[in-house]
Amino acid sequence: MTTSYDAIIVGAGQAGPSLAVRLAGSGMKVALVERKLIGGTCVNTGCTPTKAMVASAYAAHMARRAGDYGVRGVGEITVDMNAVKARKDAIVEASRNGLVEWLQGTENLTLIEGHARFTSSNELTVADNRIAAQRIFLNVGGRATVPVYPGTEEIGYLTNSTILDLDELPAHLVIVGGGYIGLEFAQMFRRFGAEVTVVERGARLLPREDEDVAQAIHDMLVDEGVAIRLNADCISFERRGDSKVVGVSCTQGEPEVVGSHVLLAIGRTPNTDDLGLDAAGVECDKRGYVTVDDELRTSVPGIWALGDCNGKGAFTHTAYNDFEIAAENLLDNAGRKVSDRQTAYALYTDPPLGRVGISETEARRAGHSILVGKRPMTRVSRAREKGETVGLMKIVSDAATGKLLGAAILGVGGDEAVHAVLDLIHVGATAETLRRAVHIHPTVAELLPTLVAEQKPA
Ligand SMILES: Cc1cc2nc3c(=O)[nH]c(=O)nc-3n(C[C@H](O)[C@H](O)[C@H](O)COP(=O)(O)OP(=O)(O)OC[C@H]3O[C@@H](n4cnc5c(N)ncnc54)[C@H](O)[C@@H]3O)c2cc1C
Ligand SMILES: NC(=O)c1ccc[n+]([C@@H]2O[C@H](COP(=O)([O-])OP(=O)(O)OC[C@H]3O[C@@H](n4cnc5c(N)ncnc54)[C@H](O)[C@@H]3O)[C@@H](O)[C@H]2O)c1
Repeated sequence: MTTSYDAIIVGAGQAGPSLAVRLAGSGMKVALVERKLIGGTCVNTGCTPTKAMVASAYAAHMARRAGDYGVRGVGEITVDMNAVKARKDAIVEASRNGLVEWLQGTENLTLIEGHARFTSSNELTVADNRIAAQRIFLNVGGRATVPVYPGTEEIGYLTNSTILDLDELPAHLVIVGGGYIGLEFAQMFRRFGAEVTVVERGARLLPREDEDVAQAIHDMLVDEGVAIRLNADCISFERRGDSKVVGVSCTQGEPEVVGSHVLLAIGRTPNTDDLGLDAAGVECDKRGYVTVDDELRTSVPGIWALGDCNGKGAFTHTAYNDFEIAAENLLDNAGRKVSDRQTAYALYTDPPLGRVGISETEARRAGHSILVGKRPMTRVSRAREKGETVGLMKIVSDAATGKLLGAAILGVGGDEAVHAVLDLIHVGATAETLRRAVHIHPTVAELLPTLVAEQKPA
């Protein structure tokens, strides 16, 4: 027997739950299918646990630096991984439970546990149940990419999910991949007390960032004792006694990196390979991302794809924005589009990197003649007062139109301060508008008007 709904949502990640509640609130009979944990990656194995652990690592770091602030009596700092894990687990559990309660308390909404698979363009199976709807929303997210290199399965690798279960400190954590996931874990585990080596195939970290920004992050990690191997393409794994060996193809340095644990952080794979998309006729690109238009409609009328699985964003805020676009266009005929979204994200190292709009390199590549304002955090009084002067801040604007194009704030509070520029870019404002704003002293954001006043052709 098939149960019919007005709408089915597959995946309770960062778009699904809000969409389910909104549609149910409009009077639709809604099914939300989740095969694992409500809240998806962000709540269970992504943002929430990692930022909780980043906070523990920050506390350890600042405790070690207590003397710099005149605080005495702090002995040797060690980190109790059991306690770090317990704190992180409690935060994750509270978030997930809050979500579950919200969903369970929503009228017209049925939560279905299990893996959903299409049998046709309007029908899915979940275990032995058949469910059907004229509107189906995919919010299936992604998972850590696991390579097929020799030895991968033998070494007992970690991913962003399984590393969260560790309740003991790795002696030497080798991280394959120097992207967002790799770098957040690298600094965090170094601060917990582990030896850490990052193996990155690229010539530098974070190729999407400007070279000065990526270099500053590189230097900051090296200063804290993280070893970074660049131009080192991981090609194999081997278990040797208690050690794990990462074989690298490189022209400089050792062809092997030996550690006690290996974390794979080489990117994400969308969860679209086991969804029966062929049976529905839904098209994907060659990397498995569901193809969608500017309003998140797939190639099949009545099926939408939201969040990481559509390849248009890779963040919680972009997944949530996808919910708004889909819901408001369907219910309010709002005409919202993905292309109206500004690029914005943060890398949660300490200090964090807050990024909005386009980088200096991207602006130049796009043919803009640009003005750039830049200063090291050593020249930001709030950073000096806090004793946290690592990093730099930079604003890029278009010399011809005066419009703000982008900003990077690698510095204390950079993830928050960058929103001042994000909101102005969102409304198409000029650097002059920002220059005339009066910001609060002493803050990091206070320097943003000064930065644009100091902009020079670059
Ligand atoms: C370590 C890490 C740290 C991160 N930190 C940040 C951060 O600080 N800030 C940020 O913005 N982003 C961060 N991200 C990215 C963020 O987690 C994702 O962009 C976000 O979770 C995407 O949400 P989503 O709804 O698209 O998918 P997901 O959150 O992945 O949810 C998809 C859900 O669908 C379910 N599902 C999949 N297939 C099926 C099926 N066939 N049937 C039923 N259910 C199914 C899955 O079980 C999952 O629960 C991080 C990611 C990682 C891995
Ligand atoms: N702060 C945040 O918002 C945050 C934090 C973590 C993750 N995320 C999301 O998760 C996504 C995935 O993150 P990620 O770090 O896994 O992927 P990524 O694509 O950002 O980085 C992967 C890195 O691995 C390297 N690499 C790939 N294969 C390799 C090999 N064989 N040997 C050595 N290096 C190799 C790549 O050159 C690249 O630098 C990000 O795009 C981001 O959207 C966001």
